Amino acid sequence: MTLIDISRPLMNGTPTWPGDTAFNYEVSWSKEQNGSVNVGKLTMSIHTGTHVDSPFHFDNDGRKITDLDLQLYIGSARMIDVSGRSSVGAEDLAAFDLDGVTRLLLRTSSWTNPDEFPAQITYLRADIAPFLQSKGIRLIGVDVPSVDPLDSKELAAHHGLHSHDIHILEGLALDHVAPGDYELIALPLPLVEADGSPVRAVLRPYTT
Ligand SMILES: N[C@@H](CC(=O)c1ccccc1NC=O)C(=O)O
Ligand SMILES: [Zn+2]
Ligand SMILES: [Zn+2]
Repeated sequence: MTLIDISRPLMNGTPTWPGDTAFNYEVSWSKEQNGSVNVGKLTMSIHTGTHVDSPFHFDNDGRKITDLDLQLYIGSARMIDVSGRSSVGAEDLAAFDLDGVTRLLLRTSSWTNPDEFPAQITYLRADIAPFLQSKGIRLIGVDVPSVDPLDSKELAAHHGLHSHDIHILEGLALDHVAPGDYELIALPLPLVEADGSPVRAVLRPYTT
């Protein structure tokens, strides 16, 4: 059984949002100290690497991560290449066949150096949300840290997607994947009260 890992590695030095909590993993209680086991300690922002947002991230009254339907994060997904654009809206997607698609992954290839937080990314325009909803899409995944421009404070794409009942998966690694149909598995952790969760995202090719 082949699995394609589309998660970004989490390690000390992993890029994070400017001003946000740095990622840190360390053995805080070692085998030498306790005579038995190494015990790790993790500090990170939830919006590091490959992660899902819950609506509470951008709406104080929004649902938390454990309120979301897990079914959204597992099942058929289509990956399409939309690279070479500064933004992606309904017009850019019109040429693609999206019939029957529930989960759509967009490869923008705009996060060019994975070792650094990007200065600029391909973002989603607000008109994408009603368009995706009209196609029956419930989850959108991107290969960048945000669906909005990095300097956006109003977060039009986040709010628009949320109000059209479309869930957000960010920070995927898609450069090594061929566009097409796969089974996506990207389950959030049961972080009660949280504004999102890191995920291990994988694609399973359909074998015929
Ligand atoms: N909306 C982005 C995160 C984001 O905007 C952000 C994450 C951490 C620290 C600051 C952030 N935005 C600040 O304006 C995301 O969903 O990952
Ligand atoms: Zn996020
Ligand atoms: Zn987000």
